[in-house]
Amino acid sequence: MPHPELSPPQSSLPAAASHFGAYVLANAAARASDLRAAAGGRPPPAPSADVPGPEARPPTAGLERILRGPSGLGTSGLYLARREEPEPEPEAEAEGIPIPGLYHHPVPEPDPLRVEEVSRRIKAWALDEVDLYPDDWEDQFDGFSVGRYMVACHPDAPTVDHLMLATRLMVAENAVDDCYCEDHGGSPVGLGGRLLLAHTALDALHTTEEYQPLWALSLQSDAPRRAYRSAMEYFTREASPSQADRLRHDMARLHMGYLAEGAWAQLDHVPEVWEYLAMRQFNNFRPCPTITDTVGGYELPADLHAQPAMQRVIALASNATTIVNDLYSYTKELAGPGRHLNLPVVLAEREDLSERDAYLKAVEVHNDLMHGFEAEAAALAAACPVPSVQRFLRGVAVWVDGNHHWHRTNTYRYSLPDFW
Ligand SMILES: CC(C)=CCC/C(C)=C(\C)COP(=O)(O)OP(=O)(O)O
Ligand SMILES: [Mg+2]
Repeated sequence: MPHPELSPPQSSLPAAASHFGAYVLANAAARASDLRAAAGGRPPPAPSADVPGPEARPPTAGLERILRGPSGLGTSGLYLARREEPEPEPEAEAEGIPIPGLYHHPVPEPDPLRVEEVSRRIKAWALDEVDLYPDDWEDQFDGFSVGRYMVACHPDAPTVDHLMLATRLMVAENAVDDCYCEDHGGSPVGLGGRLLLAHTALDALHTTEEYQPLWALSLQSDAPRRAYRSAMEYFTREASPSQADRLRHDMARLHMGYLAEGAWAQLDHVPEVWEYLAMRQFNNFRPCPTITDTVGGYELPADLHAQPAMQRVIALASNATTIVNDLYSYTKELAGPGRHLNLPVVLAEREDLSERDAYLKAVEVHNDLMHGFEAEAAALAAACPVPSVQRFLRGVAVWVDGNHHWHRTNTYRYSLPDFW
């Protein structure tokens, strides 16, 4: 509902913001001030502070700090305006080399104390709370290095508890992909039914007394569902209703992408390049960067998240992160059974290119997506001087950089082709 005292197109925001839904922005500001008034003028309660990182500050530290954004190691990639400056490759002991010619922003090694604590807690969750994997998958679980991944992607998380929200979801999402779709027993056959039932672990069934308990029991019946249910339960305790619904929507998008990929695999069909890119926009990392505000302990209001300019930024960023996966996982997927679609494979087939030329063209596609993301994000940041928008845009940008860092350094999982 629009705020009753406001009607478009009035706005108290600077004129530059007027083309970015000034009415919506003013409404969001009014609602935030209503909420503060309802809370007796007090700021929202601080999240529990366990193992705070160097950049963690209480949320009362003020608007100026929020606009300034996080500081310290690993946060320079958050600043859209500074992203043209060359940054040194980290000297740390990180393994792996970047793909030659890939446009990216190096980040330093993530905080080792946080990595250790997240890694310890996620393993305990996987083993003790959701019984995620049999003993002989332990090496693969450890080799995935999800703690390092999530600490790199969320340097502004105020506590390890916040990091755990993202880490559980990341593990659960990969469990569904591996066990339902890919190499841990997955198959396109019957995938739709499995995915829909797993989706109810995120988006609950509301039905009659007779059938409700059967559904509740089903959520315990396999590792992917146990993981989704538990990860979502933790998430909804911290997230606002609209942040939780944003995640449900993004997960529905993801599942639709899995279905298209599965259908094409079943038919041994190679889509056109643009069709592949459309599928990969859904079978995509998007649900990970879009929780950056929940993990950061603040909220991008739903109306601002829904703005077309923000949606475009999110899609471009998420598409770049996903093509990064196509490039780093290329040799792994080539070595697997059957044909695994990724952008170089589709380019080679559809544009009649050599494997090398197709790979190099995929690097260009990635770079164009990255430049598009950065240009659109910078324009939006300039047009919309709202603290939560600015911080969210920085959060997405650093997720992009952390994701690249994890792919580059995860030599347990990925290796580069010999094209240079
Ligand atoms: C974490 C999350 C939302 C994952 C969604 C889909 C997914 C697993 C990817 C985008 C990664 O792609 P892919 O399935 O190709 O993964 P690997 O190459 O096997 O690492
Ligand atoms: Mg891949």
